[in-house]
Amino acid sequence: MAPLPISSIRVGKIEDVQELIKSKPNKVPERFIRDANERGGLVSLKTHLHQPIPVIDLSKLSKPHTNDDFVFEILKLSQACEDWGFFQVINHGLEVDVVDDIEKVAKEFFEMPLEEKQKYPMEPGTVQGYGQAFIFSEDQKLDWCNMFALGVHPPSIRNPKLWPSKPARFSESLKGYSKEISKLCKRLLTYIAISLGLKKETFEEMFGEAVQAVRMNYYPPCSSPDLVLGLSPHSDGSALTVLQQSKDSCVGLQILKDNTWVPVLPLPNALVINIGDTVEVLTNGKYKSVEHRAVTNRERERLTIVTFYAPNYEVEIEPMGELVDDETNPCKYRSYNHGDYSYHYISNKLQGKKSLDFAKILN
Ligand SMILES: COC(=O)C(/C=C/C1=C(C)CCCC1(C)C)=C/O[C@H]1C=C(C)C(=O)O1
Ligand SMILES: O=C(O)CCC(=O)C(=O)O
Ligand SMILES: [Fe+2]
Repeated sequence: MAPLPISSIRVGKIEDVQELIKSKPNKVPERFIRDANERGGLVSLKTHLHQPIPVIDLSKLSKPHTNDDFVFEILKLSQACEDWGFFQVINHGLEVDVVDDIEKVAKEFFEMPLEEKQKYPMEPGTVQGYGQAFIFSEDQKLDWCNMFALGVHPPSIRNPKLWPSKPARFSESLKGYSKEISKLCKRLLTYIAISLGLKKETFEEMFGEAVQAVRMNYYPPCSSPDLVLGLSPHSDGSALTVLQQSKDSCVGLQILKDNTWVPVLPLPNALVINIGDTVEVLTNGKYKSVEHRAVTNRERERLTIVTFYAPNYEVEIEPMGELVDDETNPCKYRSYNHGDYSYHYISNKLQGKKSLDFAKILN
């Protein structure tokens, strides 16, 4: 994936939100204030309470494929991917230490002085390092969030200058965590293949050496949460995304369902999984890459650790033959190279599901 021509991008001053609240705790600068149509929106706690986002118990999927628990959980997974594009997984098998440790080092990273974090700057037009990604103009609104993102796998996508020397355990912890998340993604993709009636190795064989990137999002409290967004609405360009919320995290993630923003209530020891654009294309739209965003809280900070898992940049993506039928379910997306899609994705601001227009076949 070629780098963007960054010299022409003027983004203006991007204030660091953690520093902002230290110096002026009650002030929200103009650049963070969203237009009325972008703010809050309809939030339906009622929808959530009556029909919460599905919870998949992975221990049931370790049982023999003929077991009723396995069959029922696969059906639940299939419904979740079709109707929500999101689900939470419990009993996922990740070691508690691995999960706790990444949260600890991520917290320590964001707590470091600004000068230390700025040793790893996210340059305009890039998505790795500390700062705000997807900002392309001086008048673009900013998210109430500090981010630190790194390409992790394959090692060729790493920028070693951006891997921090402090906290001392950061790199080791991130590598250990990413290995475990990679195993989880491979496992989830086998279940997703089974749920689609495909051979279980389908995605692993297709993806080759998968691309894996991590983004740590730190949302400080905001005195006017109704005026800002923690993270702009978007869908993920990945195949799968795994989101870990810090322990006793407040609600922050919202997903767009039937034109209503539905909050995702954090469950202890669960991970939130969402279908990315790549699986939407591969399944010809059967499994949905759903638009989501993050909101902030007046009193509480929030930290999330997000892994994007995607095919190798060399891989050609197109709807799988098994999910296309010329008569009843015509092909909705053209074929493209995933590296080209990644380039397209990071060259545009986050704007709902707009990135996928890249591949849509318009009638
Ligand atoms: C909101 O999305 C992202 O920040 C993001 C960025 C991912 C990346 C890095 C941090 C470094 C390596 C490149 C890569 C683009 C993967 C989302 O990732 C999605 C978007 C695409 C495309 C993808 O494959 O994952
Ligand atoms: O922090 C969250 O709740 C959402 C993060 C997210 O959607 C992302 O990083 O792509
Ligand atoms: Fe996301």
